[in-house]
Amino acid sequence: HGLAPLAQGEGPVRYGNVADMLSFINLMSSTSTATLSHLQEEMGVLLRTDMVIKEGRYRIDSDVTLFPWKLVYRNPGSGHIPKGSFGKVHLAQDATTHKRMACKLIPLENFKASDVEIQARFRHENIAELFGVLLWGRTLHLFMEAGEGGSVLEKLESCGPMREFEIIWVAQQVLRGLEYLHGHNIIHHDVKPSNIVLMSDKAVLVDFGLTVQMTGDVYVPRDLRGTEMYMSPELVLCRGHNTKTDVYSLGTSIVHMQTGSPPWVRRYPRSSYPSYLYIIHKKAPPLEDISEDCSPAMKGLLQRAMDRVPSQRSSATELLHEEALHPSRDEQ
Ligand SMILES: Nc1nnc(-c2c[nH]c3ncc(-c4c[nH]c5ccccc45)cc23)o1
Repeated sequence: HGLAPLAQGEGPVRYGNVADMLSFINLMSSTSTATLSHLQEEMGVLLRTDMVIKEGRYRIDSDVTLFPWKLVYRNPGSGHIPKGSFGKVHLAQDATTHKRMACKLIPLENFKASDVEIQARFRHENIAELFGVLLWGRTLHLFMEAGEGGSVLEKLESCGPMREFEIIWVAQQVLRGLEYLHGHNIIHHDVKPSNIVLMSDKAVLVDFGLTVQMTGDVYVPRDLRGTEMYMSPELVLCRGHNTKTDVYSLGTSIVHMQTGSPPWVRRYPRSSYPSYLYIIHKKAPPLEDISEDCSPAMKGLLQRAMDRVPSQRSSATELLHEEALHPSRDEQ
């Protein structure tokens, strides 16, 4: 079935580099599910030796254990499994090294190589690192860096609006990740609180299922990508957009972090507005949803991050130099 190369050498699961992982990923997305479902054993490529392969195997429940994510804030019983754009995310732990990871399960029929290609090829401390890809049966398992502090959305739902110094800390990290992606003409397309996850020392962007790398300086979408509330007016118009759309989505995410609600929903209740696309098109930016206690510096940052005109909107690099993100000691 053309799978021979993977069966050679040290077995169907092996250590490799990003190029090996990418060729495995392309093999997966170009081989029929029928062919692959006859495979008896798991197969794949791991990038790190703290995921311990034994006799060419990396078995669920003996070499690695998956847990429904134990929530940081909610009672463990809720068993809440964060859902990505294309799959469920579990907590995973290597049985030998006890290394803890996130593991996203993607059914093979939903899998496209582009889901992980960008995350594999472009690495940055504020982007969830990809540790390995394994096929078990008909499900692809993506092992990644885990944000054990949960997502910013989960923190907001459990602890309410964030204070400005917490928002500054998250915004700086996300903007560094966006500056890196945008520097490679990559649009994330789904920047929002549930796609920002927290570790003890940093915040990282997750879920690259909607990510694209632009070939020119504008990307004309075939379909609407992202989550409505955080969408920029130019994205909604579907006449072409660029990396600035992510900057706008970060702006709306900051509004959500400071008020506890996404923009628009308090003024236009979801019960009466099944879709916000028209509101965004007519009324963006949602400056009235900025919190009353927002500092003047942060308010200025939000105005420049959510400028209606993409060419006038600040870039991630420009926002990183905003005064709001460098409060003097006494302001804190
Ligand atoms: N869609 C997606 N694609 N990749 C990821 C991902 C990579 N590392 C992670 N670490 C934590 C979480 C996570 C999200 N919401 C949560 C709520 C509670 C606890 C943890 C989380 C998600 C990830 O997520």
